[in-house]
Amino acid sequence: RSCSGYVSRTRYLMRLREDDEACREALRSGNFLLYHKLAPLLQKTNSGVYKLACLKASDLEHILEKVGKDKRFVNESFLLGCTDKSEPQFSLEVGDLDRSALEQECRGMFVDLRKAFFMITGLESALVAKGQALLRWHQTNGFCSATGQPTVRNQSGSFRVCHSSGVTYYPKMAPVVIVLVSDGSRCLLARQAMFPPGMYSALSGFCDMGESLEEALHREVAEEVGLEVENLQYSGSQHWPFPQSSFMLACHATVNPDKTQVNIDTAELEDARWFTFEEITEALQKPPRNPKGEPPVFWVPPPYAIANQLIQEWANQQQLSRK
Ligand SMILES: NC(=O)C1=CN([C@@H]2O[C@H](COP(=O)(O)OP(=O)(O)OC[C@H]3O[C@@H](n4cnc5c(N)ncnc54)[C@H](O)[C@@H]3O)[C@@H](O)[C@H]2O)C=CC1
Ligand SMILES: [Mg+2]
Repeated sequence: RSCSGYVSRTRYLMRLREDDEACREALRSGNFLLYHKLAPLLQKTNSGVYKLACLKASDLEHILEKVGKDKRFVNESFLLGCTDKSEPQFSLEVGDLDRSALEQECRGMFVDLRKAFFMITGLESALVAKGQALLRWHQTNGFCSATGQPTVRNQSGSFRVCHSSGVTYYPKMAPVVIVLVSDGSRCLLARQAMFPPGMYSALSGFCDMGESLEEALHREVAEEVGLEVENLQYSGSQHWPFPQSSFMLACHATVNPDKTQVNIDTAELEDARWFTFEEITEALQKPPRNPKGEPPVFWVPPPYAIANQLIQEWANQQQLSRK
């Protein structure tokens, strides 16, 4: 991406976040992601695959008119970002409108976000997750926690303010550490009882108040599997919309190969075990799937989850060291 293009888009978005009038103006040239009770709208393309629906302002107004809603309803959208061509992108919750009438007008369908993730591309999944997260935050922060009075949003939705207490609330994420532990030749994966059958993932946990990334990571591994890790290596981060907004901080870590005996916290985990390079490569080659009703063979989270990135990186590293 060209640097100046990126900087000018960033400055443009900054202005839209801060200037209510400019943001209202931008709604007119915006692209809109629709959600019905937080389920995003997908549309089937000519080639038969689903994509995230991005409606133009004029199309959205037309659709609202068809289902009997005033076009000023568009002002309830929240600013998400902008495309490479500086078209602003917004999310809008249409849960009060008739679902099937909307689906018909938009020639699409509202799909639960977890299911939608299996149907769309990686780039779209980050945007659709952000859109849902922002809607959810606004839906659950309508009142000031100090005074109980209603909070009022700015036009872009980058904050809400209580005029009675003067407190400004900003959208929140909860920091979560996720770590792939290796003993040099195997890696440790675990599953919670609520995971889909057969899926194992890297160890994860919410950061406690006041903790560093490193402290949270050491603590979570000790709590969940009774091991002491070393050689922490940062891999990357990701916003994760489930169950609410988590900010996933992903790392690699190692344990001493003589101290690999796991001692599972059964309240948290159903199982945790060491997987060989061969088992991992096989699991990575399986296509990402929505495994409802399928038999519980071992599989790993799909590419849109940062757990998959960690596992992939570990496998690549192993491959190199085996040559
Ligand atoms: N994107 C990815 O690749 C992955 C994402 N995750 C996400 O990481 C998150 C945390 O993982 P867990 O191992 O379940 O966490 P965890 O090991 O901290 O256990 C969850 C428990 O922590 C407590 N808790 C503390 N602070 C909390 C907060 N702010 N919100 C909710 N619960 C809180 C609750 O009692 C909850 O039952 C989950 O939301 C999960 O969806 C987990 C694995 C992979
Ligand atoms: Mg955990």
